[in-house]
Amino acid sequence: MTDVKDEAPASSGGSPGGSSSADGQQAFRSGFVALCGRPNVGKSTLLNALLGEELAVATALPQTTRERMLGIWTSPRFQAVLVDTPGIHKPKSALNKYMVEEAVRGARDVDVILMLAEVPRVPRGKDGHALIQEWEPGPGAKAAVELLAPLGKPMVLVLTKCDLLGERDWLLPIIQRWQAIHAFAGVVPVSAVQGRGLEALREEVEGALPEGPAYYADDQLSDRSMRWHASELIRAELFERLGQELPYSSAVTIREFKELRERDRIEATIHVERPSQKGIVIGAKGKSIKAISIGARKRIEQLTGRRCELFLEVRVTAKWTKDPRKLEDLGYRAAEAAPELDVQPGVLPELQSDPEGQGE
Ligand SMILES: Nc1nc2c(ncn2[C@@H]2O[C@H](COP(=O)(O)OP(=O)(O)OP(=O)(O)O)[C@@H](O)[C@H]2O)c(=O)[nH]1
Repeated sequence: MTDVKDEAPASSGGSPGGSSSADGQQAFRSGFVALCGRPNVGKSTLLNALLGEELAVATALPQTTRERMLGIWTSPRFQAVLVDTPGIHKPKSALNKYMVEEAVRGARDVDVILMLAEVPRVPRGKDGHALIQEWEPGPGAKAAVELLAPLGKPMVLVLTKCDLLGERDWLLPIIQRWQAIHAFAGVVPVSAVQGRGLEALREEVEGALPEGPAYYADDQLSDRSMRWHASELIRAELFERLGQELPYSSAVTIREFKELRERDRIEATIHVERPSQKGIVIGAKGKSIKAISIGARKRIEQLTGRRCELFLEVRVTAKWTKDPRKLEDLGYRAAEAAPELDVQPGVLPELQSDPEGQGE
């Protein structure tokens, strides 16, 4: 079985800030940090905010993160290898089972788990009065905590989207309700879109990491190739433009990625499940595919800092989300071939049935 630490290269042999404390300076720290939680709680947006780049696909649709990715966050005092995981939900298809297994695999060998949960929409009484005392974490969020707790890692609760919180003094009762279901090692309220709470989170993460040298070079931002990021950015554009129409039945593969002297040349295929979906992606007179291509190209250029030529084709790959062999063909390791979940029996079936991830 491989885990995130096995996949990391051996130490780069030093740290940007120096790992020695012999001179009285604080020792360098390094380690692995999993970002876990229900679909759509803001894991990818937070990872991008911490790293200052669009590395993880973040969209308004739940379950856009399909595979684990390592984001490498290096500061003069520490290196935190961030493991972005798919949202934890009750899986129905082979793809969804694969995604939940990816989430748990991503968290099993880290130094600290950041358990992300959105600030709640607090119910109001007939007179419009907020019923904050009656709120408690939903069954789906509780199940996610129950799934992760047996891994025995310190868990920090990160309350996301705090810009959407009605009143600041609701925070305390919200935190108390969460602490009642699990003894979190810390609680940090953040707003990734406003950049709030990130410094407090940085301190929490740094404090949780053991002393040790960096795993990756200090200018490396992710463990994935540009080829992989390119396919993710095309998928992000596709989801953002057409998400409501074909959210879970599209995938992107790269047929060719050539780094030429002046520019990158990328040929990619968008896979859908049905001919009708192919029509949606292409759009009337090719308008939709053209807009997707322009948007995706801009995202890729933003990340690489180089010019890019992007050629997209659309192909019908019937029932790919349901067939483990086809998943593998499209780059998602088949669920059957993946290691078994190391969680207590019976936990998964108790997860809330939440179609494709909405709500708690
Ligand atoms: N208002 C507000 N919205 C946010 C914040 N962070 C994320 N969002 C929005 O929440 C939605 C989901 O964000 P993602 O980062 O894709 O969430 P995720 O947990 O990675 O989602 P999955 O990969 O689908 O599990 C997007 O529409 C984001 O723009 C925040 O701090 N404030």
